This record gives sequence, structure tokens and C-alpha cells, in this order.
Amino acid sequence: MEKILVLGGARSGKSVYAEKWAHESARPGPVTYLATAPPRPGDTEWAERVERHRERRPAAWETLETTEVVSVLRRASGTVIVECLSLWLSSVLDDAGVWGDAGDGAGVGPGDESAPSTPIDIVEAAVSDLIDAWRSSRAAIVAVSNEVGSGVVPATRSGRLYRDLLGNLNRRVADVADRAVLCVAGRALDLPAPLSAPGDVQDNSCHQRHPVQHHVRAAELGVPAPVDETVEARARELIDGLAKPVGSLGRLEEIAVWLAGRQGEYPPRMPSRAGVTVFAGDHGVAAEVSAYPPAVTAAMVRTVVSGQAAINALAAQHGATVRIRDLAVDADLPDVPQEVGEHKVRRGSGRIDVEDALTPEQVRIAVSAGRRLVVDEPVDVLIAGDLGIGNTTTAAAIIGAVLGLDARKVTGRGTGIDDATLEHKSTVVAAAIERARPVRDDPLALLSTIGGADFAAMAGFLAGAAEHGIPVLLDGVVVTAAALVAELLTPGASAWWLAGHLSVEPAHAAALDYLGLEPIVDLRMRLGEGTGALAALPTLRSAVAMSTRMAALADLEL
Ligand SMILES: O=C(O)c1ccc[n+]([C@@H]2O[C@H](COP(=O)([O-])O)[C@@H](O)[C@H]2O)c1
Ligand SMILES: Cc1cc2nc[nH]c2cc1C
Repeated sequence: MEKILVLGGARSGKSVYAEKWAHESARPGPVTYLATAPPRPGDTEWAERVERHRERRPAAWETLETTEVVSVLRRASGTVIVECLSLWLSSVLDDAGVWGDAGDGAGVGPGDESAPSTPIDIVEAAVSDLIDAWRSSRAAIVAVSNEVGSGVVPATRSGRLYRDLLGNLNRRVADVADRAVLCVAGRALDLPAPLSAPGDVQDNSCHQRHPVQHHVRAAELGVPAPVDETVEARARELIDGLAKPVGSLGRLEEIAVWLAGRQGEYPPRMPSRAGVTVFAGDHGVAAEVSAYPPAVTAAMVRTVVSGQAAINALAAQHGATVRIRDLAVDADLPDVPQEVGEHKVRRGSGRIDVEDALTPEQVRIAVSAGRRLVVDEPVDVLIAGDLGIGNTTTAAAIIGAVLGLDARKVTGRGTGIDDATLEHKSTVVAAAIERARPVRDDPLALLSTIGGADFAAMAGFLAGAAEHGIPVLLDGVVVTAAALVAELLTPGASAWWLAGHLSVEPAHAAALDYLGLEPIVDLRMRLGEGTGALAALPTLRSAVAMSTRMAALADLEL
């Protein structure tokens, strides 16, 4: 479900925008209007203002006058309008007793180490709860908040404190929202993606952006985190000085240097925490181009959930976590945990040889879901895996379109199709490449024309990992097709990716070559799910062990 934040000053039109969004977007389920203003007995001007707001709302909407935003978001379905976060924050500050010392950290409860100890800690805990509830809520949410702080610095300490806390709250909500909108003078402006990693916004800083390509809206462009080239150079020097002939550990040495540059330290830290996210989706063309029926996708989602798929087996062996997200499986899956479907965009993507896979809006939602999945769990290495009958057709089409290659060169046997099906698959890929020709270097239009919600989310995920500076191990042909799109979305993102393995699919080698990536292992695998990437994880760990445990050449006793 889409979740948006609407910011604006007084009388900017933000409330009207939020109500219109709730009214027009025709989502199933009830609409709940959550009024967070505390009662103001005796204030007739305020009462009239509340009444005017009430009259504007359709009678079918349920109004709740409460500051318990977190519990409402946790249990709500349908659509929730939060009016507004700034008043909610005021009540949190009041309840936390912030004003007593204007938040400079006086204790509120001696002796209990697990409890928040200062008013600011209490506020922080409440905001974290809100973010958590926002993320996990099944409802579509539109939250209104005041944009303050553009004027003069408040004269009072409490004024400055409120301004700063509200600014932080708005930023944190924007980080987990699908969209943030700024209203000014009755007009609404879609705000672009964050310029730096969420939680890392620095006031007064001036961010250098990549040149904006004319065909991509700035809102969708990200910037990869910088790589520390000084650390890389030092790592190279120190590795050359270890007790071995220079260069004799080959690729292990290169990987150690690569990791050091990404982590900003030598020796690099052991990538102990690896997180696999499997992106599942069905594809309109699947029934004609695969060796297996489309129903396998839903069945395999359940298998991954039950911990019995190939990726679970490898993850258990290598100490990695696995989660799966259904972006576009063509089935309802009531028997899997709710979070599996938290980013579901639709049931099956359109058949790409004759129609668009997704609407532009669905692309945007799926890309932003992928970006958000990056920051959900703290890991040292991220892996994207794929699952979806027919997805090698989409992958071949994307790779063929971006690289300008003929369908025959990029079409492979996927799950193991026979010659006749390969011939037909090749004509489907050719038609898709042809349809995509006008948009081949426009990542969002490409995803809409011949992608799919799973591909869009994977592209957002891979771009987001680079934006947050988290190393990635790429899997096979499907993930690498999404990586090509991610590189268009966030130019330079590939600096944060290693190619885990080489898939048997012919388009994979071409795409890796284009990205300048060399696969770590070649085990003739063609499964997807993230298995090829995970097969390379022990090599990364070997590279770190080499860096941390070896003696220096200079210490040899000759
Ligand atoms: O990632 C790869 O390189 C790869 C190569 C061949 C097949 N697959 C997996 O097999 C399914 C797609 O194959 P197909 O023949 O149905 O297009 C899908 O579930 C993928 O995860 C994946
Ligand atoms: C059984 C099966 C498992 C898979 N896992 C990823 N793609 C798959 C395709 C099939 C057919």
C-alpha cells in the first residue's frame, strides 16, 4: 500500500491535498481520518476551524480524535489520513515532559536501565515506534505535517527544540514514505529522492550530484556513496607486503582491496552478516516460454517461506538470512506471513511482447519499495535473488534492449526449454526489444514497457544499496538485468557490486561485461533465488581472512 508524507506551511493546501489523495485514489476498505489535535476548551476560533475541516470530509469517513497514531496505524486497513504529525509530536513532547528543561536530558526514572532515561530518549522511542508502525502498517497512509524552520531561528530555546525535532521527524518519515510532497500556495511539488543516506542529512551541506540525464526525473535519480580510494591504495600496498609472492592470491587480493575501499578501512571487516532478499513476480508471457508452469512461482514462494528452497539450504550453510517479497505473483497468498506481500504491486506483470508490463505509477511504487528494503536490516553484504516463471524472457529483453543486442544473442533456455520453445521465446524477446527501442536508456520507461514489478523493485534495491554504501553480490541473469536498469537510475552504482557468479544464460556474460564486472565463480548454475551470489560469499570471507591473518613478507626470517 502506498504511504505518502505531505508537508507544507500554514494554509499551503497540504490538508486539501491529503484529503483529495484519499478521496480519489479509490483503494479498497474504510477511510479513517485521524485527528491528532488535543481539545482546546474555550477556544472558539479553533473549534470553527475544526468544524470547517470536518464539513469538507465525506460522511463515510470515520473520524478518530486521538494522539494514539501508532496503535491506529498498526491495526488499520484501508486508508488512513493522519492530520497531523506536527500536533502528534507536540503531544509526545508534552507527555515526555520535554519543556521542563527544554530537552537537555534530565532523568525521568532512576534505576531502570532498560527504560528511556531522558525526555529526549522518550521522544526518540516514540518516533521510532511511529516509523515502525508506518513501515509495517497494511493501510495506505497519507500523513500531513508542517514544514517549519524556513524562517528566522526561533528566539526561544523551546521553539528551536520543537523546530529541530519536527524537522527530524519529517525527514525520518520521508525516508520510509513512498513519496514526499511539498505544498506551497495551494500547489504540490513531488520531492526528489534523498541526496544522502537516510539518517545522514547534514544541514548547510552542499551535495554534488551526478549530471541529470534529460529523460529521468530528478526525483528518481540517486547518487552512489563514495568509495574510499585512499584506503584502496593502502590496502593494495599492504597486501603486496604479505608473506606470499606479489599478486599470487589473484582475485582474493582484488576482492580484499575492493571491500576495504567500500568499508573505508584496511583490513576489511569480515562480512559476517549477509542478507538475501528474494524478489518474486509472475510475467504475462510465462506460459509460452518456460519449461515449467507459472503456478510454480507461488508454490516456490511457499517453499522459500518454509525454509526448504535451495537458497535456504545455502543460506543455512553460510550463515545468511533469507526473506522473500511478493511483488507481482499471480496468486493471493493468504498462507504466507503478511510481510511477504507488504510490497505487492499487482498480480502478474503485463505480457511484454504486446503490452506494457506496468503503469508508470506501479514502476515508481516498486522501485521505491526496493530502495526501502535496503535499510530494513543491518547487514555487511546484500544479495538480491529472483523467483518467477518466465523471468529470463524479461531479463533477456532488458539486456538486449539496453545493450542493443539481437534477440537470438540474448535468449537462453532458462529453466531448460526445448528447441521449439527457444525459437518462440526468441520471437517474444525480439518483439519486446522492439517495443522498448524508443525508451532503451530511460530506466523508468524501460521498466514500464518491458520490465515487471519484481525487476523494478530489484533495480530500486540495487541502486539503494549503492546509495547507502552497502556492498552487493549480484546473482544471475535476472538480477543482472535489473542491475543494468539500476545503473541507469543511479549512475556509478556498479562500484558497489561484485558479480557473484556466471549464469549459463547467454545474456548474463554480455550484461556483466557491459557493467565491467567479472564473476567470482562459474559453477554452471542457472537457478536464481540468489544461489549463485551466495556461492561466492565464502570467497569474500577468504579474502578478509587473508588480509587479517597473514604475516608480512618483511617478517620472514631468511
Ligand atoms: O538467474 C538466472 O541466471 C536464472 C537462469 C535460469 C532460470 N532462473 C530461474 O528460473 C525461472 C525462470 O526461468 P524461465 O525458463 O521460466 O524463464 C525463475 O524462477 C528464475 O529464478 C534463473
Ligand atoms: C522448481 C523451481 C524452483 C525455482 N527457483 C527459482 N526458479 C525456479 C524454477 C523452478 C521450476
